[in-house]
Amino acid sequence: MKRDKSSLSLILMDIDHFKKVNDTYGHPCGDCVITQISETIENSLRSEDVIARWGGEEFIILLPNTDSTQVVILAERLRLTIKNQKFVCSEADLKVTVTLGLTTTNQHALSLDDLVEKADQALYIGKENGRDQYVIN
Ligand SMILES: Nc1nc2c(ncn2[C@@H]2O[C@H](COP(=O)(O)OP(=O)(O)OP(=O)(O)O)[C@@H](O)[C@H]2O)c(=O)[nH]1
Repeated sequence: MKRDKSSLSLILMDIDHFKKVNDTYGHPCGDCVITQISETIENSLRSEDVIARWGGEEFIILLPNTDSTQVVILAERLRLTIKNQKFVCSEADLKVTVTLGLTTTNQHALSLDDLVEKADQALYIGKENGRDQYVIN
């Protein structure tokens, strides 16, 4: 995909109902899911993209040179890949979904704090609207 050099996008991704995974299968199983999701994200993105754990079961993904059209394509691809993934852990094989909050700035007009706040608002709306979706703000 050709990248738009003037844009920067950010995704906050949160695993849905993750407390239930821990409560049902135990914390080590939750850790196993988090590790596999990290690998899925890394395999889905480019080397210039920055991925980090954000809080407990959230991930932050910073996408340089990525506009709103492109971030939506990436987010939907991530959502579907994770939704279709079977997480094989020693306690059980399980499925999870994720909700993603997206935001984009042109010419780096917004600070990182502003971008995180906007993505967090989008994530909150996605959770309120039933999870397993992306929302762009
Ligand atoms: N196994 C494991 N669990 C974690 C880690 N960090 C946070 N958690 C758990 O993640 C869960 C987050 O729960 P909540 O914030 O209630 O959210 P949720 O159950 O995912 O529900 P929604 O986000 O509303 O869909 C808690 O049970 C935390 O203990 C971690 O590193 N490993």
